[in-house]
Amino acid sequence: MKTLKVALLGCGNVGAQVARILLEDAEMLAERSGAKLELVGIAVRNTATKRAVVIPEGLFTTDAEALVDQADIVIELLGGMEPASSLIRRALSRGASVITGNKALLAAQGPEFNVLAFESGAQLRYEAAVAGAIPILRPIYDSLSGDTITKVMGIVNGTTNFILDAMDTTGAAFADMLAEAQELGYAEADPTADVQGHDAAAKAAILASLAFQTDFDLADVHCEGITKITAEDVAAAKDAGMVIKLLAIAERGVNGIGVRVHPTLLRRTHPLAAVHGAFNAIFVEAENAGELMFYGAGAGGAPTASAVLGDTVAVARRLVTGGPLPAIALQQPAKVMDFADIATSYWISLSVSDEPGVLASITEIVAHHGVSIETLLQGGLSETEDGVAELRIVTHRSTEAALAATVKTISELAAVQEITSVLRVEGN
Ligand SMILES: NC(=O)c1ccc[n+]([C@@H]2O[C@H](COP(=O)([O-])OP(=O)(O)OC[C@H]3O[C@@H](n4cnc5c(N)ncnc54)[C@H](O)[C@@H]3O)[C@@H](O)[C@H]2O)c1
Ligand SMILES: N[C@@H](CCO)C(=O)O
Ligand code: NA
Repeated sequence: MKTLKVALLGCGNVGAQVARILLEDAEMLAERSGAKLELVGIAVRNTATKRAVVIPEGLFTTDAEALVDQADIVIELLGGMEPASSLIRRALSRGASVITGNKALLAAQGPEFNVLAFESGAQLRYEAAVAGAIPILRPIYDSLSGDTITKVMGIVNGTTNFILDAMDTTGAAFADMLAEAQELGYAEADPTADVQGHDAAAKAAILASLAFQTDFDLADVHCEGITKITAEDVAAAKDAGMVIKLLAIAERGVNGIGVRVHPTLLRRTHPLAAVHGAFNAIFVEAENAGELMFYGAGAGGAPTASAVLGDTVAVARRLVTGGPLPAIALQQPAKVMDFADIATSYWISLSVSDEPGVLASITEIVAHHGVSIETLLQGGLSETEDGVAELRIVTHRSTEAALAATVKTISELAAVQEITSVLRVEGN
C-alpha cells in the first residue's frame, strides 16, 4: 500500500482533533483512502505546550516550512493570513495538495490558490471552511453541478447563533454567551470576526463563488453583525412570533448576484428558526432540485475535524488512483448586485408622540417611496414616557434603497421620537 505523508499546520481546537483522528483511526482511513496516511509532523509555536489530546512529542516541530517541503498533503489549521498564506502557496507550488478551514484567507486569496493548484496539479479542498462538519461545498460544486442554483441562504456562524439563541431562549446576556462560545472553541481567535459578521461574510463569499461559478471576495459582501442587537429587539421579535438569526444570503437578482450577511427576522415556523446553539443550517434553491436544506454542527474541534478528514480521504483517493484533475469551471467575472437594488422587507419599530394624524403621515411617507405595508401594529402607550406610543411596521418586499429612504423620511417627522430598531425579514 502506498504511503502518503501528511503535514499538519496548527494544533489548536481543530488541529488537535485532526491529529487525534489521524492517529486513532489510521487503519480505517488507510482502508478508505487506499493509502497509509502517515502524519509526519505538526507545526506548532511551542513544542512544550500541553495539548487537548495525547500526541507523541516527536511529531511537534516549529519548522513549518521544512514540514511542508516533505509532505504529499498539507492540512492548514493555523488560521489568520500569515504564515498560513505563504505555507499554502509553498505547498501548492511544489504540487502538494492542501486542505484548509481558513475561510478568511480563502475569501481573500482563494482564486490565487486555485490557479497555483491548477498549475501544479495539486488539489485544494476546504469543506471545513464553511459550516464546519456540514457537507455543503461538495454538494454545491459536485452534486448540484448539473443544476442551476438560484439562492443560498443560511446560518453559517455557530458563535452568533449560540449567542442569539441563548438571548432568545434563556434571556442570557450577549457578553456572557460570547465568553462561553470562546470557551467551547466555537469562536475565532479574534471573536470580533464572529460578532461583526466578517466570518459569515467570508463564508458567504465562498458559498456564492461556488454556487454561481464566479469569484466573490469579502468586499462584494454587504455585512452587518449582531453587535447592535439588544435584549429589547430579541423580546420584541419573540412577542411578534419571530426570532432573530444572523443569515448569509446569496441570490440571483435582476441585474447580478447579491451577497449579504445581516441579522434577520424569521417567523418561528421557518425551518431556520429551529436551528439552536452552535448548529448551522443552509438552504439551497436550485431550478430542478427545488429546496434543499443542510443541517449540522457548524463549529467545534471534532465536528470541524470530520470535514477536514473527509477532504483528506478524498484527496488521498485521487493521489492513489491518479488521473487528471477536473478542469476549473469557467469563472465568470462576478456580477455583484448593488446592495441598494436588493429586494428585502423591513421591520421598523418606532416611538411616536401620541397625537392625531401621526399614523396618516407615516403611511403617506411609506406610500410615497413606493413601499407597501404588510402589518402595522400600535403597541399602546409607552410605560415609561407620557404621551408616547410604540409602533411596529412590517413592509412588503421592496428595494433596499426605497426602504432605507422610507426610514430616513419617517425619522425626520416631528412626531417621531425614536426609531428603535430596523431589521430585515426573510421567509414566509
Ligand atoms: N474552531 C472551529 O469551530 C472552526 C470551524 C471551522 C473552521 N475553523 C478554522 O480552522 C482554523 C483553526 O481554528 P481553531 O479553532 O483550531 O483555532 P485555534 O486558535 O484553536 O488554533 C490555531 C493554532 O495554530 C497555532 N498557530 C498560529 N500561528 C502559528 C504559527 N505561525 N506557527 C505555529 N502554530 C501557529 C496557534 O497557536 C493555535 O494553537 C481557523 O482558520 C478557523 O477559522 C475553525
Ligand atoms: N467561529 C466560527 C467557527 C466555524 O467556522 C463559528 O462560530 O462558526
Ligand atoms: Na462544511
